[in-house]
Amino acid sequence: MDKFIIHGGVPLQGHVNISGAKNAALPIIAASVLTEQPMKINNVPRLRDIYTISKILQHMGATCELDEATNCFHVHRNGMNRLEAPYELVKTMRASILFLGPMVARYHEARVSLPGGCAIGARPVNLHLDALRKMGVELDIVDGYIIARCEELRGAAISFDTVTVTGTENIMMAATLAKGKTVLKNAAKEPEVVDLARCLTSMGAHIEGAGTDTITIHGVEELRGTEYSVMPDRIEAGTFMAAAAITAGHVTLPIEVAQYLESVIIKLRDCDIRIECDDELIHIYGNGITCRDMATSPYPGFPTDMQAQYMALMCRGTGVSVIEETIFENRFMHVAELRRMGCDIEVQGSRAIVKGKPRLKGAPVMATDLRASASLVIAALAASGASEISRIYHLDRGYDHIEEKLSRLGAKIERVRE
Ligand SMILES: CC(=O)N[C@H]1[C@@H](OP(=O)(O)OP(=O)(O)OC[C@H]2O[C@@H](n3ccc(=O)[nH]c3=O)[C@H](O)[C@@H]2O)O[C@H](CO)[C@@H](O)[C@@H]1O
Ligand SMILES: C=C(OP(=O)(O)O)C(=O)O
Repeated sequence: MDKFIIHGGVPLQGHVNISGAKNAALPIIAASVLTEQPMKINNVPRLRDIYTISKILQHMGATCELDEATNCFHVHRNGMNRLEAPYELVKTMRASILFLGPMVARYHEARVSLPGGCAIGARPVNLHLDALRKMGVELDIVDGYIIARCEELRGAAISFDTVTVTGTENIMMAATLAKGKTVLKNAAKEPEVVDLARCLTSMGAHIEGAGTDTITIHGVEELRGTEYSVMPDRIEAGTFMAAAAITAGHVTLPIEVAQYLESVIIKLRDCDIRIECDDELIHIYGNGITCRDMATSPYPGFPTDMQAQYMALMCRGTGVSVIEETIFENRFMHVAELRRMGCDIEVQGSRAIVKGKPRLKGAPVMATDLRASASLVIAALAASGASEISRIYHLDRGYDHIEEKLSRLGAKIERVRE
Protein backbone atom coordinates (compact mmCIF):
# COMPACT_ATOMS: atom_id res chain seq x y z
CA MET A 1 0.00 0.00 0.00
CA ASP A 2 1.41 3.39 -1.00
CA LYS A 3 1.93 6.18 1.51
CA PHE A 4 2.92 9.85 1.40
CA ILE A 5 5.78 11.38 3.34
CA ILE A 6 5.26 15.11 3.64
CA HIS A 7 7.71 17.61 5.15
CA GLY A 8 5.56 20.59 6.00
CA GLY A 9 6.20 24.29 6.30
CA VAL A 10 6.80 25.24 2.65
CA PRO A 11 4.52 28.02 1.33
CA LEU A 12 2.97 26.78 -1.93
CA GLN A 13 3.72 28.98 -4.93
CA GLY A 14 2.67 28.78 -8.57
CA HIS A 15 -0.15 27.71 -10.84
CA VAL A 16 -2.14 24.50 -10.61
CA ASN A 17 -4.20 23.00 -13.41
CA ILE A 18 -7.50 21.46 -12.39
CA SER A 19 -8.48 18.06 -13.76
CA GLY A 20 -11.91 17.02 -14.94
CA ALA A 21 -14.46 16.40 -12.20
CA LYS A 22 -14.68 12.85 -10.84
CA ASN A 23 -18.35 13.32 -9.91
CA ALA A 24 -19.22 14.51 -13.42
CA ALA A 25 -17.03 12.10 -15.38
CA LEU A 26 -18.48 9.02 -13.62
CA PRO A 27 -22.18 9.63 -14.46
CA ILE A 28 -21.24 10.73 -17.99
CA ILE A 29 -19.35 7.48 -18.56
CA ALA A 30 -22.33 5.55 -17.13
CA ALA A 31 -24.55 7.44 -19.60
CA SER A 32 -22.71 5.70 -22.44
CA VAL A 33 -24.84 2.63 -21.63
CA LEU A 34 -27.82 4.56 -23.05
CA THR A 35 -26.54 4.37 -26.63
CA GLU A 36 -25.07 1.73 -28.88
CA GLN A 37 -22.95 4.32 -30.68
CA PRO A 38 -19.35 5.26 -29.73
CA MET A 39 -18.71 8.00 -27.18
CA LYS A 40 -15.67 10.26 -26.84
CA ILE A 41 -15.46 11.88 -23.43
CA ASN A 42 -12.72 14.50 -22.99
CA ASN A 43 -11.09 15.93 -19.84
CA VAL A 44 -11.52 12.68 -17.88
CA PRO A 45 -9.24 12.56 -14.82
CA ARG A 46 -6.79 9.71 -14.21
CA LEU A 47 -8.41 8.26 -11.11
CA ARG A 48 -8.93 4.86 -9.58
CA ASP A 49 -12.73 5.37 -9.80
CA ILE A 50 -12.41 5.94 -13.56
CA TYR A 51 -10.46 2.69 -13.99
CA THR A 52 -13.07 0.91 -11.88
CA ILE A 53 -16.02 2.22 -13.90
CA SER A 54 -14.14 1.28 -17.06
CA LYS A 55 -13.75 -2.29 -15.76
CA ILE A 56 -17.48 -2.46 -14.99
CA LEU A 57 -18.30 -1.40 -18.56
CA GLN A 58 -15.87 -4.00 -19.91
CA HIS A 59 -17.40 -6.67 -17.66
CA MET A 60 -20.76 -5.85 -19.25
CA GLY A 61 -19.34 -6.29 -22.75
CA ALA A 62 -18.33 -2.78 -23.83
CA THR A 63 -14.96 -1.90 -25.34
CA CYS A 64 -13.58 1.20 -23.70
CA GLU A 65 -10.40 2.79 -22.36
CA LEU A 66 -8.93 5.97 -20.94
CA ASP A 67 -6.10 7.42 -23.03
CA GLU A 68 -3.88 8.78 -20.25
CA ALA A 69 -1.92 11.05 -22.59
CA THR A 70 -5.00 12.95 -23.80
CA ASN A 71 -7.40 12.35 -20.89
CA CYS A 72 -9.89 11.11 -23.45
CA PHE A 73 -12.21 8.23 -22.53
CA HIS A 74 -13.37 6.27 -25.56
CA VAL A 75 -16.29 3.87 -25.60
CA HIS A 76 -15.84 2.10 -28.93
CA ARG A 77 -18.50 -0.56 -28.79
CA ASN A 78 -21.45 -0.55 -26.51
CA GLY A 79 -23.38 -3.74 -27.04
CA MET A 80 -23.86 -5.15 -23.55
CA ASN A 81 -24.00 -8.91 -23.23
CA ARG A 82 -23.93 -9.11 -19.43
CA LEU A 83 -26.34 -6.75 -17.66
CA GLU A 84 -24.53 -6.89 -14.36
CA ALA A 85 -22.33 -4.62 -12.22
CA PRO A 86 -20.52 -7.11 -9.95
CA TYR A 87 -19.76 -6.75 -6.24
CA GLU A 88 -15.97 -7.03 -6.62
CA LEU A 89 -15.90 -3.81 -8.66
CA VAL A 90 -18.90 -2.01 -7.24
CA LYS A 91 -17.83 -2.31 -3.58
CA THR A 92 -15.16 0.38 -3.93
CA MET A 93 -17.23 2.98 -5.66
CA ARG A 94 -20.50 4.75 -4.89
CA ALA A 95 -21.00 5.87 -8.48
CA SER A 96 -21.53 2.30 -9.70
CA ILE A 97 -25.19 2.67 -8.70
CA LEU A 98 -25.35 4.99 -11.72
CA PHE A 99 -25.47 1.98 -14.03
CA LEU A 100 -28.89 0.99 -12.70
CA GLY A 101 -30.95 3.72 -14.41
CA PRO A 102 -29.26 3.51 -17.83
CA MET A 103 -29.34 -0.32 -17.92
CA VAL A 104 -33.02 -0.48 -17.05
CA ALA A 105 -33.75 2.26 -19.60
CA ARG A 106 -31.98 0.59 -22.50
CA TYR A 107 -32.32 -3.13 -21.70
CA HIS A 108 -35.29 -3.21 -19.28
CA GLU A 109 -33.26 -5.29 -16.84
CA ALA A 110 -30.22 -4.95 -14.59
CA ARG A 111 -28.33 -6.65 -11.77
CA VAL A 112 -26.28 -4.15 -9.76
CA SER A 113 -24.52 -4.84 -6.50
CA LEU A 114 -25.40 -2.46 -3.67
CA PRO A 115 -22.72 0.23 -3.91
CA GLY A 116 -19.66 1.03 -1.77
CA GLY A 117 -17.74 4.32 -1.82
CA CYS A 118 -16.55 6.46 1.04
CA ALA A 119 -17.57 5.17 4.48
CA ILE A 120 -19.16 8.44 5.58
CA GLY A 121 -22.61 7.24 6.58
CA ALA A 122 -25.23 4.60 5.79
CA ARG A 123 -25.76 5.94 2.22
CA PRO A 124 -28.92 4.03 1.31
CA VAL A 125 -30.28 4.03 -2.26
CA ASN A 126 -33.98 3.84 -1.33
CA LEU A 127 -34.78 7.07 -3.18
CA HIS A 128 -33.29 5.70 -6.43
CA LEU A 129 -35.33 2.51 -6.02
CA ASP A 130 -38.61 4.26 -5.07
CA ALA A 131 -38.34 6.47 -8.16
CA LEU A 132 -37.69 3.51 -10.48
CA ARG A 133 -40.68 1.66 -8.98
CA LYS A 134 -42.83 4.68 -9.86
CA MET A 135 -41.57 4.33 -13.42
CA GLY A 136 -42.82 0.75 -13.58
CA VAL A 137 -39.68 -1.16 -12.57
CA GLU A 138 -39.95 -4.29 -10.41
CA LEU A 139 -37.12 -4.45 -7.92
CA ASP A 140 -35.77 -7.09 -5.56
CA ILE A 141 -32.68 -7.24 -3.38
CA VAL A 142 -31.13 -10.71 -3.59
CA ASP A 143 -27.75 -11.59 -2.01
CA GLY A 144 -26.68 -7.93 -1.94
CA TYR A 145 -27.68 -7.33 -5.55
CA ILE A 146 -30.45 -5.06 -6.85
CA ILE A 147 -32.38 -7.02 -9.45
CA ALA A 148 -34.44 -4.77 -11.72
CA ARG A 149 -36.88 -5.67 -14.47
CA CYS A 150 -39.66 -3.91 -16.38
CA GLU A 151 -41.92 -4.49 -19.38
CA GLU A 152 -41.95 -0.81 -20.21
CA LEU A 153 -40.26 2.14 -18.52
CA ARG A 154 -42.82 4.90 -18.01
CA GLY A 155 -42.31 8.57 -17.24
CA ALA A 156 -43.56 9.58 -13.77
CA ALA A 157 -43.88 12.47 -11.33
CA ILE A 158 -41.19 11.98 -8.69
CA SER A 159 -40.53 14.07 -5.62
CA PHE A 160 -37.35 13.20 -3.74
CA ASP A 161 -37.74 13.34 0.08
CA THR A 162 -34.06 14.32 0.38
CA VAL A 163 -31.86 16.03 -2.16
CA THR A 164 -29.80 13.23 -3.71
CA VAL A 165 -27.11 13.86 -6.30
CA THR A 166 -26.65 10.37 -7.76
CA GLY A 167 -30.39 9.70 -7.26
CA THR A 168 -31.22 12.70 -9.46
CA GLU A 169 -28.61 11.62 -12.03
CA ASN A 170 -29.76 7.99 -12.10
CA ILE A 171 -33.42 8.81 -12.64
CA MET A 172 -32.67 11.61 -15.11
CA MET A 173 -30.71 9.08 -17.20
CA ALA A 174 -33.44 6.45 -16.94
CA ALA A 175 -36.10 9.00 -17.93
CA THR A 176 -34.35 9.94 -21.18
CA LEU A 177 -35.53 6.65 -22.75
CA ALA A 178 -38.79 6.25 -20.80
CA LYS A 179 -42.20 6.53 -22.42
CA GLY A 180 -43.60 10.00 -21.81
CA LYS A 181 -42.68 12.77 -19.40
CA THR A 182 -40.83 12.55 -16.08
CA VAL A 183 -40.78 15.43 -13.61
CA LEU A 184 -38.20 15.35 -10.80
CA LYS A 185 -39.02 17.61 -7.84
CA ASN A 186 -36.54 18.49 -5.11
CA ALA A 187 -33.84 17.53 -7.61
CA ALA A 188 -30.15 18.12 -6.85
CA LYS A 189 -28.83 21.37 -8.33
CA GLU A 190 -25.14 20.41 -8.29
CA PRO A 191 -23.08 21.53 -11.32
CA GLU A 192 -22.26 17.85 -12.00
CA VAL A 193 -26.00 17.18 -12.54
CA VAL A 194 -26.05 20.05 -15.05
CA ASP A 195 -22.92 18.70 -16.79
CA LEU A 196 -24.56 15.29 -17.14
CA ALA A 197 -27.76 16.89 -18.49
CA ARG A 198 -25.70 18.79 -21.08
CA CYS A 199 -24.02 15.58 -22.19
CA LEU A 200 -27.37 13.75 -22.39
CA THR A 201 -28.82 16.63 -24.41
CA SER A 202 -25.95 16.36 -26.87
CA MET A 203 -26.89 12.66 -27.18
CA GLY A 204 -30.40 13.70 -28.20
CA ALA A 205 -32.21 13.72 -24.83
CA HIS A 206 -34.89 16.32 -24.03
CA ILE A 207 -34.18 17.78 -20.59
CA GLU A 208 -35.32 21.08 -19.08
CA GLY A 209 -34.54 22.65 -15.74
CA ALA A 210 -31.21 20.98 -14.82
CA GLY A 211 -29.58 23.21 -12.20
CA THR A 212 -32.97 24.04 -10.65
CA ASP A 213 -34.96 21.92 -8.20
CA THR A 214 -37.41 20.78 -10.90
CA ILE A 215 -36.11 18.81 -13.87
CA THR A 216 -38.43 17.74 -16.69
CA ILE A 217 -37.40 14.98 -19.07
CA HIS A 218 -39.34 14.00 -22.21
CA GLY A 219 -38.42 10.44 -23.13
CA VAL A 220 -37.14 9.72 -26.66
CA GLU A 221 -36.90 6.47 -28.66
CA GLU A 222 -33.10 6.33 -28.70
CA LEU A 223 -29.95 8.31 -27.98
CA ARG A 224 -26.87 8.74 -30.16
CA GLY A 225 -23.16 8.78 -29.32
CA THR A 226 -21.46 12.12 -28.74
CA GLU A 227 -18.19 13.90 -27.95
CA TYR A 228 -18.31 15.78 -24.67
CA SER A 229 -15.82 17.54 -22.34
CA VAL A 230 -16.23 17.06 -18.61
CA MET A 231 -16.37 20.16 -16.36
CA PRO A 232 -13.42 20.95 -14.03
CA ASP A 233 -13.32 19.43 -10.55
CA ARG A 234 -14.53 22.09 -8.12
CA ILE A 235 -13.57 19.97 -5.10
CA GLU A 236 -10.00 19.47 -6.32
CA ALA A 237 -9.84 23.23 -6.90
CA GLY A 238 -11.18 23.95 -3.40
CA THR A 239 -8.65 21.53 -1.93
CA PHE A 240 -5.76 23.42 -3.56
CA MET A 241 -7.23 26.71 -2.31
CA ALA A 242 -7.16 25.37 1.23
CA ALA A 243 -3.59 24.09 0.75
CA ALA A 244 -2.45 27.50 -0.51
CA ALA A 245 -4.11 29.31 2.38
CA ILE A 246 -2.82 27.04 5.15
CA THR A 247 0.80 27.22 3.92
CA ALA A 248 0.69 31.04 3.59
CA GLY A 249 1.49 30.65 -0.09
CA HIS A 250 0.31 32.25 -3.34
CA VAL A 251 -1.36 29.86 -5.75
CA THR A 252 -3.32 30.55 -8.93
CA LEU A 253 -6.05 28.40 -10.48
CA PRO A 254 -7.88 28.68 -13.81
CA ILE A 255 -10.76 31.17 -13.56
CA GLU A 256 -13.36 28.77 -15.00
CA VAL A 257 -13.69 26.89 -11.70
CA ALA A 258 -14.71 30.08 -9.85
CA GLN A 259 -18.31 29.83 -11.13
CA TYR A 260 -18.78 26.52 -9.26
CA LEU A 261 -17.04 27.61 -6.05
CA GLU A 262 -18.99 30.65 -4.99
CA SER A 263 -19.90 29.36 -1.52
CA VAL A 264 -16.34 28.21 -0.86
CA ILE A 265 -14.80 31.49 -2.02
CA ILE A 266 -17.27 33.51 0.06
CA LYS A 267 -16.49 31.40 3.14
CA LEU A 268 -12.71 31.56 2.69
CA ARG A 269 -12.89 35.34 2.24
CA ASP A 270 -14.99 35.48 5.41
CA CYS A 271 -12.01 33.74 7.07
CA ASP A 272 -9.87 36.70 5.90
CA ILE A 273 -8.11 34.67 3.22
CA ARG A 274 -7.32 36.95 0.28
CA ILE A 275 -8.82 35.67 -2.97
CA GLU A 276 -8.68 37.78 -6.12
CA CYS A 277 -10.04 36.93 -9.54
CA ASP A 278 -8.96 38.42 -12.85
CA ASP A 279 -9.95 37.44 -16.40
CA GLU A 280 -7.86 34.26 -16.38
CA LEU A 281 -6.93 33.31 -12.85
CA ILE A 282 -8.09 32.96 -9.27
CA HIS A 283 -5.30 34.05 -6.89
CA ILE A 284 -5.21 32.69 -3.34
CA TYR A 285 -2.90 34.43 -0.90
CA GLY A 286 -2.35 32.85 2.48
CA ASN A 287 -2.14 35.78 4.84
CA GLY A 288 -3.59 34.47 8.09
CA ILE A 289 -6.81 32.58 8.77
CA THR A 290 -9.64 33.70 11.02
CA CYS A 291 -11.80 30.83 12.29
CA ARG A 292 -15.44 31.05 11.20
CA ASP A 293 -18.39 28.72 11.65
CA MET A 294 -19.55 26.68 8.67
CA ALA A 295 -22.41 24.28 7.90
CA THR A 296 -22.50 22.03 4.85
CA SER A 297 -25.57 21.98 2.60
CA PRO A 298 -26.57 20.89 -0.91
CA TYR A 299 -25.46 23.11 -3.82
CA PRO A 300 -25.25 26.09 -3.91
CA GLY A 301 -24.33 25.73 -0.21
CA PHE A 302 -20.91 24.81 1.16
CA PRO A 303 -20.13 21.30 -0.16
CA THR A 304 -19.81 18.40 2.23
CA ASP A 305 -16.93 17.23 0.01
CA MET A 306 -14.96 20.29 1.23
CA GLN A 307 -15.83 19.95 4.93
CA ALA A 308 -12.73 17.98 5.95
CA GLN A 309 -10.37 20.29 4.06
CA TYR A 310 -12.05 23.33 5.66
CA MET A 311 -11.62 21.73 9.06
CA ALA A 312 -7.86 21.32 8.47
CA LEU A 313 -7.71 25.01 7.62
CA MET A 314 -9.55 25.99 10.81
CA CYS A 315 -7.05 23.96 12.86
CA ARG A 316 -4.39 26.57 11.93
CA GLY A 317 -6.70 29.59 12.26
CA THR A 318 -7.13 32.21 14.96
CA GLY A 319 -10.16 31.67 17.22
CA VAL A 320 -12.83 28.94 17.32
CA SER A 321 -14.92 27.45 14.52
CA VAL A 322 -18.05 25.33 14.81
CA ILE A 323 -18.38 23.08 11.78
CA GLU A 324 -21.71 21.36 11.19
CA GLU A 325 -22.03 18.40 8.83
CA THR A 326 -25.65 18.22 7.68
CA ILE A 327 -25.44 15.76 4.74
CA PHE A 328 -23.73 12.64 6.08
CA GLU A 329 -24.04 11.26 9.61
CA ASN A 330 -20.49 9.92 9.90
CA ARG A 331 -18.20 12.34 8.11
CA PHE A 332 -15.77 13.26 10.89
CA MET A 333 -13.36 10.33 10.49
CA HIS A 334 -10.52 12.79 9.92
CA VAL A 335 -10.89 14.28 13.42
CA ALA A 336 -8.99 11.53 15.25
CA GLU A 337 -6.15 11.68 12.71
CA LEU A 338 -5.96 15.50 12.73
CA ARG A 339 -5.67 15.35 16.52
CA ARG A 340 -2.47 13.32 16.10
CA MET A 341 -0.99 16.40 14.46
CA GLY A 342 -1.89 18.47 17.50
CA CYS A 343 -5.25 19.80 16.31
CA ASP A 344 -7.75 20.73 19.01
CA ILE A 345 -11.14 19.39 17.89
CA GLU A 346 -14.13 18.21 19.90
CA VAL A 347 -17.03 16.42 18.24
CA GLN A 348 -20.58 16.89 19.55
CA GLY A 349 -22.97 14.92 17.33
CA SER A 350 -23.06 16.53 13.91
CA ARG A 351 -20.85 19.42 15.05
CA ALA A 352 -17.11 19.72 15.44
CA ILE A 353 -15.66 22.51 17.54
CA VAL A 354 -12.22 23.46 16.31
CA LYS A 355 -9.88 25.66 18.35
CA GLY A 356 -7.26 27.06 16.01
CA LYS A 357 -3.59 26.67 16.91
CA PRO A 358 -0.52 28.57 15.73
CA ARG A 359 1.46 25.37 15.15
CA LEU A 360 0.73 21.81 14.02
CA LYS A 361 3.18 18.96 14.36
CA GLY A 362 3.88 16.27 11.77
CA ALA A 363 2.78 12.73 12.75
CA PRO A 364 2.03 9.30 11.29
CA VAL A 365 -1.64 9.31 10.28
CA MET A 366 -4.01 7.09 8.36
CA ALA A 367 -6.31 8.09 5.52
CA THR A 368 -9.85 6.80 6.10
CA ASP A 369 -11.83 8.18 3.17
CA LEU A 370 -11.26 10.41 0.18
CA ARG A 371 -11.75 13.91 1.59
CA ALA A 372 -10.53 12.93 5.07
CA SER A 373 -7.27 12.02 3.33
CA ALA A 374 -7.18 15.40 1.60
CA SER A 375 -7.56 17.13 4.96
CA LEU A 376 -4.56 15.20 6.32
CA VAL A 377 -2.45 16.25 3.33
CA ILE A 378 -3.45 19.89 3.90
CA ALA A 379 -2.64 19.75 7.61
CA ALA A 380 0.67 17.96 6.93
CA LEU A 381 1.70 20.67 4.45
CA ALA A 382 1.42 23.22 7.27
CA ALA A 383 2.81 21.08 10.11
CA SER A 384 6.39 21.25 11.30
CA GLY A 385 8.47 18.15 10.60
CA ALA A 386 7.47 15.02 8.73
CA SER A 387 4.06 13.36 8.41
CA GLU A 388 3.51 9.90 7.08
CA ILE A 389 0.05 9.39 5.56
CA SER A 390 -0.81 5.76 4.98
CA ARG A 391 -3.65 4.19 2.96
CA ILE A 392 -3.54 6.88 0.30
CA TYR A 393 -5.45 4.63 -2.11
CA HIS A 394 -8.45 6.63 -0.90
CA LEU A 395 -6.84 9.78 -2.37
CA ASP A 396 -6.13 8.01 -5.65
CA ARG A 397 -9.89 7.45 -6.02
CA GLY A 398 -10.50 11.16 -6.41
CA TYR A 399 -7.31 13.20 -6.98
CA ASP A 400 -5.42 13.02 -10.27
CA HIS A 401 -1.72 12.66 -9.25
CA ILE A 402 -2.04 15.06 -6.33
CA GLU A 403 1.60 14.63 -5.30
CA GLU A 404 2.84 15.76 -8.72
CA LYS A 405 0.64 18.84 -8.64
CA LEU A 406 1.72 19.70 -5.08
CA SER A 407 5.41 19.11 -5.88
CA ARG A 408 5.18 21.57 -8.76
CA LEU A 409 3.95 24.13 -6.23
CA GLY A 410 7.03 23.47 -4.09
CA ALA A 411 5.62 21.01 -1.56
CA LYS A 412 7.97 18.38 -0.16
CA ILE A 413 5.84 15.32 -0.78
CA GLU A 414 6.96 11.87 -1.76
CA ARG A 415 4.98 8.74 -2.63
CA VAL A 416 6.53 5.66 -1.08
CA ARG A 417 5.51 2.37 -2.69
CA GLU A 418 5.48 -0.61 -0.38
C1 LIG B 1 -20.31 10.00 -6.98
C2 LIG B 1 -20.88 11.24 -6.41
O1 LIG B 1 -21.39 12.10 -7.11
N1 LIG B 1 -20.77 11.37 -5.07
C3 LIG B 1 -21.27 12.58 -4.43
C4 LIG B 1 -22.75 12.43 -4.19
O2 LIG B 1 -22.94 11.25 -3.41
P1 LIG B 1 -24.39 10.61 -3.28
O3 LIG B 1 -25.15 10.87 -4.52
O4 LIG B 1 -24.20 9.24 -2.80
O5 LIG B 1 -25.01 11.48 -2.14
P2 LIG B 1 -26.55 11.89 -2.01
O6 LIG B 1 -26.72 13.27 -2.53
O7 LIG B 1 -27.38 10.81 -2.61
O8 LIG B 1 -26.72 11.85 -0.43
C5 LIG B 1 -27.28 12.92 0.31
C6 LIG B 1 -27.98 12.39 1.52
O9 LIG B 1 -29.15 11.70 1.11
C7 LIG B 1 -29.19 10.41 1.68
N2 LIG B 1 -29.83 9.49 0.73
C8 LIG B 1 -29.40 9.45 -0.56
C9 LIG B 1 -29.97 8.58 -1.47
C10 LIG B 1 -31.01 7.74 -1.04
O10 LIG B 1 -31.55 6.92 -1.80
N3 LIG B 1 -31.40 7.80 0.26
C11 LIG B 1 -30.85 8.67 1.17
O11 LIG B 1 -31.23 8.71 2.32
C12 LIG B 1 -27.71 10.06 1.94
O12 LIG B 1 -27.55 9.07 2.91
C13 LIG B 1 -27.16 11.40 2.36
O13 LIG B 1 -27.41 11.61 3.72
O14 LIG B 1 -23.26 13.57 -3.51
C14 LIG B 1 -22.69 13.76 -2.21
C15 LIG B 1 -23.37 14.96 -1.57
O15 LIG B 1 -23.05 16.12 -2.24
C16 LIG B 1 -21.17 13.92 -2.33
O16 LIG B 1 -20.62 13.94 -1.04
C17 LIG B 1 -20.54 12.78 -3.12
O17 LIG B 1 -19.21 13.09 -3.42
C1 LIG C 1 -17.85 11.06 -1.06
C2 LIG C 1 -17.21 11.15 -2.21
O1 LIG C 1 -17.18 10.21 -3.18
P1 LIG C 1 -18.15 8.96 -3.38
O2 LIG C 1 -19.55 9.47 -3.40
O3 LIG C 1 -17.72 8.48 -4.74
O4 LIG C 1 -17.88 8.01 -2.26
C3 LIG C 1 -16.42 12.36 -2.55
O5 LIG C 1 -16.13 12.57 -3.75
O6 LIG C 1 -16.06 13.12 -1.64
